[in-house]
Amino acid sequence: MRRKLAAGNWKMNGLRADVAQVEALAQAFPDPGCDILICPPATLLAGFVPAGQGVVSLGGQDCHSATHGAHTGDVSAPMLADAGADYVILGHSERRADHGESSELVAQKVRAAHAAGLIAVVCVGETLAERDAGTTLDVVGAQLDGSLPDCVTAANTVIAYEPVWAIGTGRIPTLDQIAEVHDFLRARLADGAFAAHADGMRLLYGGSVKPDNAAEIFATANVDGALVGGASLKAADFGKIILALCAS
Ligand SMILES: O=C(CO)COP(=O)(O)O
Repeated sequence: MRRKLAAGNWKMNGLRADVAQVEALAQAFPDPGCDILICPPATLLAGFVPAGQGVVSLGGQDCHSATHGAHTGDVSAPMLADAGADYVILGHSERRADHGESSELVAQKVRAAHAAGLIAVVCVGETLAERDAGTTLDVVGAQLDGSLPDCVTAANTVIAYEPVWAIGTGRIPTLDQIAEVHDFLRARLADGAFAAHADGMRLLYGGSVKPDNAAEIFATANVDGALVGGASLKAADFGKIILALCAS
């Protein structure tokens, strides 16, 4: 049985005062039936950990593949762990696009995350041009294969399917399209080097998940939770998504 995960990616949003959102979530869900994760900017991690009260886990949004060294502006996986993070998002499409991250680099980062004891949330997803060209499964399959090093297990890795064209746009794939990709990802895992972990690996959907569409997305086969951007910034909205997930 896969434990469901509601993950919030705050991206480059949030200040210390927003700890109130984490406190509100922890108070609203003292004994949640699913895992709750907030990934704020790295500057906020250490301050948010106590507010999570052990029920809201914290995660980073990226890490370097090295443990330390001359990499100005970067944050390492051991640093995230030291700040109290349990997870780190890797290979988000905004990193792949804005920072030119290849799947090969993402795989190195996943390895670094695992070495630091972090759970990696590895993102894959096609652009609109790729979907229109009919290459969605080729694209996400190649990203999946290339982004997972051999240390991946169901316990230390979560996969997030995030169609680039659904992120921040209010546009979501049909439920059939979500199911097609999630079924494909699980089958791809089952076929390859991670066969022993395919059944236990959590697959999240991300891209314009909101309180009013969460329930139907969570009812879709092979969807084990969500990676939520904009709607995770306010506890009131994210709480409704968590409720929908716990009820699914
Ligand atoms: O990119 C996302 C989460 O990582 C999704 O963002 P939105 O929920 O704002 O579309």
